[in-house]
Amino acid sequence: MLVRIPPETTESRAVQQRYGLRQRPAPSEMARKGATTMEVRGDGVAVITISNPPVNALSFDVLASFQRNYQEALRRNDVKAIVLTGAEGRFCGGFDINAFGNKPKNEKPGSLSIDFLTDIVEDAHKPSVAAIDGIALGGGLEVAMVCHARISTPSAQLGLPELQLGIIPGMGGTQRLPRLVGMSKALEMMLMSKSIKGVEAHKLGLVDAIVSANELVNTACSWALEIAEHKRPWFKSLHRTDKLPDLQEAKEILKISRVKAQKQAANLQHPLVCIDVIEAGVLSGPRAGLMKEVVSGKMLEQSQTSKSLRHVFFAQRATSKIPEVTNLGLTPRRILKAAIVGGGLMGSGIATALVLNNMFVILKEVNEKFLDAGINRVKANLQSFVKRGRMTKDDYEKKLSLLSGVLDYEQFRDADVVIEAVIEDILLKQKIFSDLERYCHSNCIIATNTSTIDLQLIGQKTSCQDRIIGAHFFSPAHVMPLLEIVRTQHTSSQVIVDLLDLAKKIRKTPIVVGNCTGFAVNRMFFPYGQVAGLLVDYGLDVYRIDHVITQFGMPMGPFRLADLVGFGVAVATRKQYYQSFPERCYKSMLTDIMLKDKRTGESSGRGYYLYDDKRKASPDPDIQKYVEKSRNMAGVAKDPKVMKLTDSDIVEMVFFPVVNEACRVLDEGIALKASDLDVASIMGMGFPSYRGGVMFWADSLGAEYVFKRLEAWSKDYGEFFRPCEYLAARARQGASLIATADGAKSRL
Ligand SMILES: C[C@H](O)CC(=O)SCCNC(=O)CCNC(=O)[C@H](O)C(C)(C)COP(=O)(O)OP(=O)(O)OC[C@H]1O[C@@H](n2cnc3c(N)ncnc32)[C@H](O)[C@@H]1OP(=O)(O)O
Repeated sequence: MLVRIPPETTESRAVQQRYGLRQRPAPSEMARKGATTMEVRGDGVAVITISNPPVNALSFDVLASFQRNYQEALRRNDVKAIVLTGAEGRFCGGFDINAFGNKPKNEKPGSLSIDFLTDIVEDAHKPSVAAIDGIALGGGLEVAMVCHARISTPSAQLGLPELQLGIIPGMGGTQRLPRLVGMSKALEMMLMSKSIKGVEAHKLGLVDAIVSANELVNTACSWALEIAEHKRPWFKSLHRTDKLPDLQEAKEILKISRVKAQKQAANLQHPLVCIDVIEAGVLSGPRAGLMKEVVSGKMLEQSQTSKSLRHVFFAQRATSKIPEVTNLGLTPRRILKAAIVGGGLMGSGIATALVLNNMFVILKEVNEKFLDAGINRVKANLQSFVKRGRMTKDDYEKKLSLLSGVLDYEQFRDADVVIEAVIEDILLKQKIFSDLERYCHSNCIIATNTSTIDLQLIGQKTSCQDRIIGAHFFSPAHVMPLLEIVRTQHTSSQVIVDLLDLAKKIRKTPIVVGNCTGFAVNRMFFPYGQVAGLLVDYGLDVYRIDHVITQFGMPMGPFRLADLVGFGVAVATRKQYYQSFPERCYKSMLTDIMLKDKRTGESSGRGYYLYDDKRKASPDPDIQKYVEKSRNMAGVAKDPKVMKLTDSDIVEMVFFPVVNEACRVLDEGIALKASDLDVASIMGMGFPSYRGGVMFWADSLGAEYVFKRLEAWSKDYGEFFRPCEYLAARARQGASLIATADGAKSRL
């Protein structure tokens, strides 16, 4: 596969600035801010405070200033001990993620981790204590572990989440954490990027004492002085061995971890590298481990996986920044009570998501039978958390008590938001919206969970269009992390801000999009299913396609997904797409043929796969007869070129049409920025996050390459593949897909 990584151009940056999309300065500027301050107290403790809002990240400036302060504290005769803390109740969120790739080129490997932190701070003749409140993540915890003791607040969050960014813990994290909490726990925390609270950290020995935020710095100062006076042990984490297992056991733990890591993410190298680095420290000593950590860390930082995951980190945070909306200074209104119309799969899932996050919910259905079914679905959803040990029985009862079922709109009068989640029937939705306008108060937000229908049509018979908005959840709504917020040109900024806040409260990542058939996520999804049908008609095997797409990193292939969603839903939504975009559809008859034979997908036990009573899927040799019929109906023959496609060709043929549609969505102004579509593809479609999302991934291959391939396929297999003008323009200019073209329309 051709891999070219076009850097973000000055031009693309300028264009984004003009559209108000770039709210963060360039990475190199970001990495140069913040500082530490030092105050020497009367008792002889130098308190060094990291100050770099909002999370006190370790930028180059912070690190340089930290080193200066530290050297000064060691030099000064009036300083007996040192306390390290963070400003504004946050210890440190780790190394500045903007600074990766901008590190000074001629920096000696290990100068920070070994020469300074290990040889100067940890080996110093004056003790240091970390005073931890809020967060000690990544580099934050690593610096704290270099100190000779750690005092924390009970709720502080401690962890080494670097693997989430495609790198491994640096600054000695891979060596010190196993020595402080034991190898199994350290591996769990690192490989799962799992943080722990202060209380647990205390039990594990990662922190030495728990105190309230008010007492934190004073306690840390006393502790540091007591170490200096030898009233408390002067531990150097790197040299502790009491928590390490013997060599044989250590090898066994590492072996099991390798198997698990490979099973969880076969395409990822960095978890295995992390295990290798930990192993090096156990087999050859911590110093060798530190050196391997430096070398491996440098290599991983350059990897495409890390670049992709770092992009996703910022892209996720950028989705809730909407120019001319979130910068207007509007305060989100309190949403305490929500009402849901329709207790089907979506309605009950949404109700579950809301009560899980402590909101009062009224669920409305048309009769007792449907209402009972809806409430039972919510109960089953909540019970699944209890079964998995993620909720106590008490909590279950508490959450359930927030839900009440109704058959009319009486109790809607004091609802702050209503979410309509009935079947996709325009007339029914119009009637419901008229009723809602009558019953709800004049500030109530009126949202619809439609996945395809134009919002203007739904609200046509009301005079409250400024309060109408789409809240498109993905099934199962209490599990899927994405919320597509659809706005029309009438939706008020206040209502958008309210919904963004609601998304945050129920722990969903929002993307704000414009109004059209399928909005952003389903628009990208349509070509995914269609191209699979096309490839099968032209001779590719159903199960090979699914296998290749799963290997690429999708949770399942397009056919297994169609089975899961159910053919009925697929056919209904497809119709909307055919109507709106007839010029670029490939109409495979495969699903319709199978539907006629009562194969409807997983729910009926028979779809593209056969399902046993445990819902385990196995291929069905009979599928061939449906494929042949579909091929005949399409009037196409097996194509030798298609049958010879390599795995990487198949991946490109399946995903380039998705990229093409994403470009249209961006060009039409349905999505605000390419990175929103990256987040949407990851959270709504399951596109592998370590590839950065569809647009980032396509950019890594180059717009010109994507364009040329689509153009060649469109000659052989028709309009479905024709590259759109946005993509063509990017290819001509040699620009990246993330740069919004001049004159882009906006529906936002
Ligand atoms: C050498 C080392 O081994 C390498 C490292 O340390 S790599 C870094 C390891 N640290 C991490 O992975 C932590 C990443 N951050 C987080 O998980 C979360 O931001 C947090 C738990 C610290 C705070 O969460 P929350 O309060 O919800 O705020 P959140 O919106 O995520 O972040 C606030 C802002 O800080 C920024 N930020 C957070 N952590 C950052 C970091 N480590 N570097 C740079 N910026 C960071 C975010 O981008 C965001 O910026 P924005 O306001 O411009 O969008």
